[in-house]
Order: sequence, then structure tokens, then C-alpha cells
Amino acid sequence: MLHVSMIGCGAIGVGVMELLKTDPEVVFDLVIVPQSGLEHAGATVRELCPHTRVDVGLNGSRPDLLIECAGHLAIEEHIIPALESGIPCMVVSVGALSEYGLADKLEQAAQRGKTQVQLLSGAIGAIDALSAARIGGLDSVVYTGRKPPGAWKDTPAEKVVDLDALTQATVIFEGTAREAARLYPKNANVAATLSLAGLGLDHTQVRLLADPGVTENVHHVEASGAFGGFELTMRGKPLAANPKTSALTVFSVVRALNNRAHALSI
Ligand SMILES: NC(=O)C1=CN([C@@H]2O[C@H](COP(=O)(O)OP(=O)(O)OC[C@H]3O[C@@H](n4cnc5c(N)ncnc54)[C@H](O)[C@@H]3O)[C@@H](O)[C@H]2O)C=CC1
Ligand SMILES: O=C([O-])CC(=O)C(=O)O
Repeated sequence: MLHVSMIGCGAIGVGVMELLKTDPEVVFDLVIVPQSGLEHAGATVRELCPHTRVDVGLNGSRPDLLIECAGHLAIEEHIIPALESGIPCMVVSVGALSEYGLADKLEQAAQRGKTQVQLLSGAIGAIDALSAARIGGLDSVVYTGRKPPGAWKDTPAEKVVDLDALTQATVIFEGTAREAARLYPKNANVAATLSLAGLGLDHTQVRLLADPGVTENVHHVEASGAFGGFELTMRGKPLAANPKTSALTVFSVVRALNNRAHALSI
């Protein structure tokens, strides 16, 4: 049985608990949210998993695994100290690693704690193929992310275009994966994941579009190198609870937990 503490109780966290609440091999002992979210998360968790506690931090408890489904700030706040104290961690807000030095800090914290941090694939596929292809040498990785205008609300895209008036697909960002993840912390984690698996945050070209012609979050990747090449298009259904986030992100967290908790891993 795997004892899990989870950071975040939003669209992803709730989706994950809903899917795993009857799995006898995965037990959620604790959900961590900020002070301001305690009341709301408390009510949600009581309904879903009545034996799970809600708190603002680990406060001395030592889960088998700490999983982050919260946002960029949670990495510095919760994941780094947990790794240093030897608790294995998983991270879904991979875009946080776009901050200079954070990837090294994360790795060093895990080394000091003699443990591991796993970056999850989230809403994108083929991370296994891309990071294997990197071993032989990659020439180019180009990522295009396309989401309906509503998914770009409350982001810097609002300063680039009038999202409510869009009639055709419009580029709202073009640049490196590092800059995309920094400017769009809730919409460009995929860009960061692809770049960390591939050519790095400063050498992966990213285009982000607001497109009134789509209802899904569409991720397109073209990669080439010594291995050959691949082209991938994912059409992720957004979660009702958060249109910025694709449902596959929830499934990717559940897969990762299943792989840790069960005897057969795939
Ligand atoms: N890797 C990927 O493909 C994807 C990654 N994400 C990442 O996952 C994050 C969460 O996504 P959703 O669940 O849709 O967001 P959400 O906004 O629905 O939920 C966020 C939850 O985390 C909590 N939270 C925020 N900051 C926190 C902190 N510092 N410490 C503890 N709890 C904190 C909030 O109170 C809330 O319960 C996003 O911010 C994004 O960074 C999202 C989609 C795809
Ligand atoms: O969920 C998605 O489709 C992707 C996403 O938000 C991100 O890359 O941060």
C-alpha cells in the first residue's frame, strides 16, 4: 500500500482522488493547500476521502510519496524541503523548472535526501520517445500549443489580443520554452516538459495560439535527429473544472501513482 500526500486540491487533485478513492493500493493521507484554501479543500476532501487530512504543509508527516498538483510556487515551498528530508516526489507543474537554477536545486535536494523526483508527462505524450531520441542526438524540436480563447483568460495573452473578439487562430506567443513557461505558468508546462526531455529550455521553439476554431487543447510536436523523426498531435479534452488543463493530465498522475503502487508498471 502506497501512502501519498498530495499538494493541491483543484481540478487535477480532485480528479485524481476521484479516480483512486476506491483503489486499496493507494491511500491519500494528506492534502496540502494554502491557508486560504483550507476551508474549501476540507469540504471537498470530506466528501471524497473522509479519512484524508487537509493541512498547509507536511508538518512532520513522512508519506511514501509526495505529489504536486498545485502550481509553480509549490515546488520551492513544499517539494524541495521534502526531497531534502528524503521523501520521493512527483511534479506536474514542470514549467516551474523554467526559473533559472530551479532544476539544479531540485536535483541537488533529491541527491542530499538520497531520493528521486519524477517529472510527470502531464498533458503531452511521447516524452519517452523524445528523451530516448536525445541519447542519439536531436536536431530540432518544435512545439505548437493551441487552445480555445477562454483558456487564455487571466494570462498575458489578454494584453496581446482581445480574446472575446477573436474570429481566427492568433499567435499569442512565439519564443523559447523557458519564456513560454515563465509567462504562461498554467498553460505552458507541456512546453517545458518537451524541452527538458529534448533540447533544453532555451533551444526549443514554441508557438502558442488562441484559436476560436478548436474546443480542445491541441499540442503539436515535430522532432528530428539521429533516430529519425516524429510528428505528434494531441487533442486533449479540457477539464470542466479548469479549461486550461487537459483531462490527460489527471490520467497521467493516476498512471504514475498506479505504477508506483502496483506490482506491474507500464
Ligand atoms: N504538466 C502538465 O501537462 C500540466 C501541468 N499543470 C499544472 O498543474 C497545476 C494545477 O492545475 P489545476 O489543478 O488545473 O489547477 P487549479 O487552479 O484547479 O488547482 C490548484 C490547486 O492547488 C492549490 N495551490 C496553489 N498553490 C499552492 C501552493 N503553493 N501550495 C499548496 N497548494 C497550492 C490551490 O489552492 C488549488 O487547490 C497548474 O497550475 C499547472 O502548473 C496543468 C495542466 C497540465
Ligand atoms: O493541460 C494542457 O493541455 C496543457 C497545459 O495546460 C500546460 O501545458 O500547462
